[in-house]
Amino acid sequence: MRDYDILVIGSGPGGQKAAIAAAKLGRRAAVVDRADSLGGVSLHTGTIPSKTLREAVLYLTGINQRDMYGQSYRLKDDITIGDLTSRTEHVVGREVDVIRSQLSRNRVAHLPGTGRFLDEHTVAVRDASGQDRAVTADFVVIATGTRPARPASVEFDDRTVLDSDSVLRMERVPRSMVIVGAGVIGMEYASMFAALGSKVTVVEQREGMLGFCDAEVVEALRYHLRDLAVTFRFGETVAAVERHERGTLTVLASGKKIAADAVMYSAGRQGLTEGLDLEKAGLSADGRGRIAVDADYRTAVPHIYAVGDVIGFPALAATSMEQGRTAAYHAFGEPVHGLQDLQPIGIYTIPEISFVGRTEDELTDALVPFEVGVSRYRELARGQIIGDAHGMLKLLVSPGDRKLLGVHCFGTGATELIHIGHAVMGCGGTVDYLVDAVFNYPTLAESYKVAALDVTNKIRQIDRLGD
Ligand SMILES: Cc1cc2nc3c(=O)[nH]c(=O)nc-3n(C[C@H](O)[C@H](O)[C@H](O)COP(=O)(O)OP(=O)(O)OC[C@H]3O[C@@H](n4cnc5c(N)ncnc54)[C@H](O)[C@@H]3O)c2cc1C
Ligand SMILES: NC(=O)c1ccc[n+]([C@@H]2O[C@H](COP(=O)([O-])OP(=O)(O)OC[C@H]3O[C@@H](n4cnc5c(N)ncnc54)[C@H](O)[C@@H]3O)[C@@H](O)[C@H]2O)c1
Repeated sequence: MRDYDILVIGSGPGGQKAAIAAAKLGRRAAVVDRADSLGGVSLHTGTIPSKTLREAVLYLTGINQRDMYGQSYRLKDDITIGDLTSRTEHVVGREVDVIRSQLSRNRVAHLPGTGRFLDEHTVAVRDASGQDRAVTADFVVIATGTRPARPASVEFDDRTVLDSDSVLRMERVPRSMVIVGAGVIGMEYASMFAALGSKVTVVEQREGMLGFCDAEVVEALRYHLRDLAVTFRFGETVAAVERHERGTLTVLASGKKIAADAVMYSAGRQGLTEGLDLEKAGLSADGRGRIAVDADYRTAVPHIYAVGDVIGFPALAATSMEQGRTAAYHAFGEPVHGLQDLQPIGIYTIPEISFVGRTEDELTDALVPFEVGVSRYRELARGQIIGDAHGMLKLLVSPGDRKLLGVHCFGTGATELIHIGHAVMGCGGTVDYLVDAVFNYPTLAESYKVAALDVTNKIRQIDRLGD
């Protein structure tokens, strides 16, 4: 008999849920990770610290109150790194406790250390003192995640030339900052530093940012960030980053030079597979360290699964958790529905963005007719009360069967609000449900009713002309 029914390598969202799902099925489960990494990238350098930092920034800068109290409103004038990180440390500490307790009450063993394969059923766990212990299991789940990709040409000192890990250990709020890469990480940090008053320049090799989002929403975000003095350099690449005594100089391939206190790279991530000795289990990874899996998260070796960021897109904590649960259920023959096609996206820029379903551009390219209904927060009583004049919700509706094709939200609470549309879409509901439903008043959720009335008014008008 092997030591465990299932052994999970990595304790991020994917690994945790795989282990707990197996334990709930009565299986003997263990998770391997370094003691100081319990909770994964998500808890220590990714989702949780960045979202906590954002909350601290919103509170201390008072940026969301300025429409109400004037542009100079601030809760604290000289915001220090200590003001920001104390909140992060508090939340991370509490969350580590929660995870530890969830694992132990479900009788999931935590094996502290790093794992590597000895063969396809055996993993060597090396503890902090360098001691190896061989552990065997019927099933293995690889959930080792990613680390920030660092171009070899750039010398990172983690003080002035940073990535999204070391940015959390900065010594002071920079007066100016260059952000390389306008992906989700880059734009979330650009928003935070701009709100803190840093002069931010974003350099992105593509011609725009967040191309998978609604174009109108991205335009609105760009407008807001420009208002906070963010400069965008799209279609540009970084040729070199120089470190000088009094700051950094980012040299672009076009010849431009940008002086700043600090530079942060957020230009993609690399799968953490190099230390796993995958070949001993008959596996391999691609050039970006990612492992290929089938629809059930099985690798080329059927009893070894891989979940989370290490398998690539969509690389979210939200989806990693579901992949972990699904993989464990599949391993032990528990019926599982698989991940739904309808996945929400939440981007914690300032203001935040969230959507579910398709964009106007995608529908147009696919020749799918749609009508648009919009609600603006400034026309909602709740929008006026909280002082959010720019927020909006947009519904894309099929004029034929009146089903929702996409929901796009920008502004306060977008990442929460989206789940109303998500639920309606997931249950196959039509826009008429939103027209007929009574919403609490005054709420931002009322925006669904306003947008639903807007779109149904337009559809009626078209139908009447057609008649
Ligand atoms: C700055 C930032 C912000 C983000 N914000 C969001 C967000 O708002 N919402 C969202 O849904 N997602 C967000 N993400 C993405 C999210 O953090 C990841 O999708 C998620 O952490 C991936 O989970 P995972 O299960 O793959 O494991 P990870 O969280 O990547 O953790 C992997 C763990 O495996 C361990 N490990 C690696 N190798 C070994 C080994 N050989 N032996 C033992 N252990 C090993 C590591 O120590 C680590 O603890 C963000 C990411 C970043 C970087
Ligand atoms: N709210 C969220 O859900 C959330 C938040 C943060 C991160 N994440 C996830 O983390 C993952 C990684 O995010 P990311 O932003 O690092 O990666 P990314 O790959 O999404 O974006 C990197 C960006 O950098 C650009 N780039 C790459 N090299 C460049 C160069 N040399 N010069 C200029 N631009 C360059 C790319 O064109 C791209 O737009 C993503 O999968 C993301 O979904 C999710």
